[in-house]
Amino acid sequence: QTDQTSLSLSLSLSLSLSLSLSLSLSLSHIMNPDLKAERAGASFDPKALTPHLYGGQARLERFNAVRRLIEEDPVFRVDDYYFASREERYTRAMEKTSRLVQLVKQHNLSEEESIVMRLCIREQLPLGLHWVMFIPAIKGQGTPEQQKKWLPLAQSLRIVGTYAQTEMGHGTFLRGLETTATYDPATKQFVLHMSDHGPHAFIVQIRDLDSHKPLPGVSVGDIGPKLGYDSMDNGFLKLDHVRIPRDQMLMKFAQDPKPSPVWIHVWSPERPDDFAQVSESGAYTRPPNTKLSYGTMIYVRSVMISDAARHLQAATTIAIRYGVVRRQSLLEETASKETQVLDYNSSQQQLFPLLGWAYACHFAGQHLIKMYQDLQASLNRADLSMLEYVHGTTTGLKALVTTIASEGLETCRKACGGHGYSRFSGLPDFYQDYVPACTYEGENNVMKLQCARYLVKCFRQAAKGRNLAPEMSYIGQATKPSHTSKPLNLDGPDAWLHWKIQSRVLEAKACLSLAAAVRELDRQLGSTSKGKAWNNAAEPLSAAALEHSQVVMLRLLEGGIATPSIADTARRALESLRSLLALKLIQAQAPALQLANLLSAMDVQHLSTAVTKLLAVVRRDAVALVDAFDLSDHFLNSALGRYDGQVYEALYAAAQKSTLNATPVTRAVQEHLQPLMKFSRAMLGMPKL
Ligand SMILES: CCCCCCCCCCCCCCCCCC(=O)SCCNC(=O)CCNC(=O)[C@H](O)C(C)(C)COP(=O)(O)OP(=O)(O)OC[C@H]1O[C@@H](n2cnc3c(N)ncnc32)[C@H](O)[C@@H]1OP(=O)(O)O
Ligand SMILES: Cc1cc2nc3c(=O)[nH]c(=O)nc-3n(C[C@H](O)[C@H](O)[C@H](O)COP(=O)(O)OP(=O)(O)OC[C@H]3O[C@@H](n4cnc5c(N)ncnc54)[C@H](O)[C@@H]3O)c2cc1C
Repeated sequence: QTDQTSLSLSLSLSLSLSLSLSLSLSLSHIMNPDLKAERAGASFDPKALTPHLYGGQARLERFNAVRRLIEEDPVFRVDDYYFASREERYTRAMEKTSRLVQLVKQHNLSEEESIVMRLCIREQLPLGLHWVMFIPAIKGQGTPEQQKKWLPLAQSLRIVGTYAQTEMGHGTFLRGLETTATYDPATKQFVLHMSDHGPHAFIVQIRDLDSHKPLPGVSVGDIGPKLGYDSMDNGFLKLDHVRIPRDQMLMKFAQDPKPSPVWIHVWSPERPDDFAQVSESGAYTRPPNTKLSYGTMIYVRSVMISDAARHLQAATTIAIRYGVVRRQSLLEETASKETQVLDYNSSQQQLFPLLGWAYACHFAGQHLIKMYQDLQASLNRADLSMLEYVHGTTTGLKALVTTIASEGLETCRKACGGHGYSRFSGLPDFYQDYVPACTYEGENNVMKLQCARYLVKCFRQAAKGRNLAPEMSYIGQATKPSHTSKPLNLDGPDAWLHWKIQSRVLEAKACLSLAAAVRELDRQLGSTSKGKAWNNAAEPLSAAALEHSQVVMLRLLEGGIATPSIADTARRALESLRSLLALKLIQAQAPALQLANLLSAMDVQHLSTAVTKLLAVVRRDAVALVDAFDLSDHFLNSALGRYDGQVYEALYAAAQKSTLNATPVTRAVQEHLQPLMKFSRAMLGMPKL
């Protein structure tokens, strides 16, 4: 009660705003003066950078057209978002999904445009997994015959699918899965209930096509409330001797050197005589690599880098815009105005590297989607040579960026002070819906160790003098003795601004970590089993994986910035951001780098000066750099991150919609507090106020 009173007293309320129904109401005609000044003072025009981020002007215009379809349609309104119960959120999300599909058909949108549409909706859609995993699994794992049968059904939503791999007892350890598929040659069916040939993918019908009721032998339902993901009905599934036809085992990658007429044919243009895994008589043949059935997970890990970008872009947009609108305390007692919170060094140290990561994830996300497409193309040629590299890279990047993004969302929330804790800031919801990304699609500790396995292999190959993939060749340094290294001895802070210096030091540090991890692993291997040695060396191995992944991400950021189509002014702003991110990473490792004689004390001093200078440079363009993401108020659904900066009015207007404000005295007070107070007064007398 007290808090509500003080809130209403401290606000100067504009009447038009108090009628607002949505946090995304456009009020650009009354732009906050601080935000206006920031935009006027930037060194580049964000409108010149935005098309580059969206793949060119034409694609940006298509994106905007598709976005308008969503934002102008009442089904996608967001005014009820923060007040809905879980069931309402789920129901609304299903309504949005259905409308989305109608709009795609009505406007004859391409697959790319329908993905764009999904990205514009501020909600996790219950059919998300159908598009992100079920359809990609059929494409990636199904034979041409299977694709021909299932893809049209799935793409037209005559069937909807999920990806039910994790069990109650096993998520990480796929070889430990207990669900089994036993082939019955008499009926030519699999009985899903037992096989010891490792994980394989099957299409299993679980509900009746008309009634949507579970089929016999199937128990299925919602797992109940979670930390977030309220709009999703993540489910449990139990299969009791469920029978499916033999050709519902996805068999694209299966081969048999000795074909026989009863084997299911597997297509491959170069190797047309390759044949599949389970014959009609029940004989089993291994695929050329047992991990090929994990391909859908590689795909999702790749698109998750773009998803991290989207979340970091949203969070930094909110925190940076709010950081210039919010004024708090006096930096100097004589100042005429309170300080913008973004001028505090501690705010900049936290937020600007995250802005750098938002751009890094953006460029890396584009690269990884292309990398996955290249992998698919090579697998279709029966060429497995890319598999190990892509698995090693995606596992490391998945672990690194989902950690940065989820911790970053929380950092942005804290950077917004008390109002950041309000759900109207948008940040708590972005956080709770994003944070499971650290767990799903491979728990991050496990993913770091998978990446480390690949790095150790690369290290051992380099030590034997073998050539590595060009992207990995820098690891050769790790095998050289470190006592010969000399410090950089840079001649001033500005020398730190060169990408070549930054990448050299980041790579050197990653090599130091990898060499240390291999030393520890080898020491352990000398006295214990392989499994225990890897377990005991987990910490240095994980550190090596993260530092390698940082190198990869920074390279991809640099590659994205170096594209000729970016205007010079914007490129310079992005280069400063990249330098700041790289130097902050190096600064965090400075003691180890000095110890290894890679940096002198003077290098470290210059580094600190360079960081301070860069904070000021990035500060000038911070708003322009987030404006360039061009995230709409509708998508952000944030009182603090609005384009017009009218944050207090939006917060107040949103608070009015709280159901606790529907009556001047709440039901809880009437039913419980008032009788209690009445009783106290009856016992002790009416207070004199
Ligand atoms: C463009 C579109 C844009 C759309 C945008 C929309 C935005 C999208 C946002 C994304 C939302 C996504 C929602 C997803 C929801 C969650 C879904 C799930 O969690 S689903 C559930 C997800 N569940 C998980 O992710 C489970 C995680 N667990 C696993 O992946 C595995 O069990 C394991 C990897 C940990 C071990 O596996 P195990 O069988 O025990 O293997 P061993 O240890 O014995 O290693 C043997 C060797 O194999 C190697 N190798 C391994 N994998 C691969 C691979 N893929 N390949 C190649 N190699 C691989 C390994 O390195 C080793 O090599 P070596 O050293 O011997 O040479
Ligand atoms: C929101 C959400 C949605 C999901 N959606 C799906 C879905 O659609 N389909 C699906 O199949 N699954 C789904 N999952 C499940 C998800 O993929 C698993 O939770 C994930 O793979 C982790 O497995 P686990 O839960 O068994 O964790 P565990 O493996 O039990 O992990 C517990 C702890 O043990 C550690 N650990 C385990 N193994 C190792 C190891 N080898 N080395 C070191 N540490 C280890 C982990 O680091 C972790 O700290 C979803 C999960 C969430 C949270």
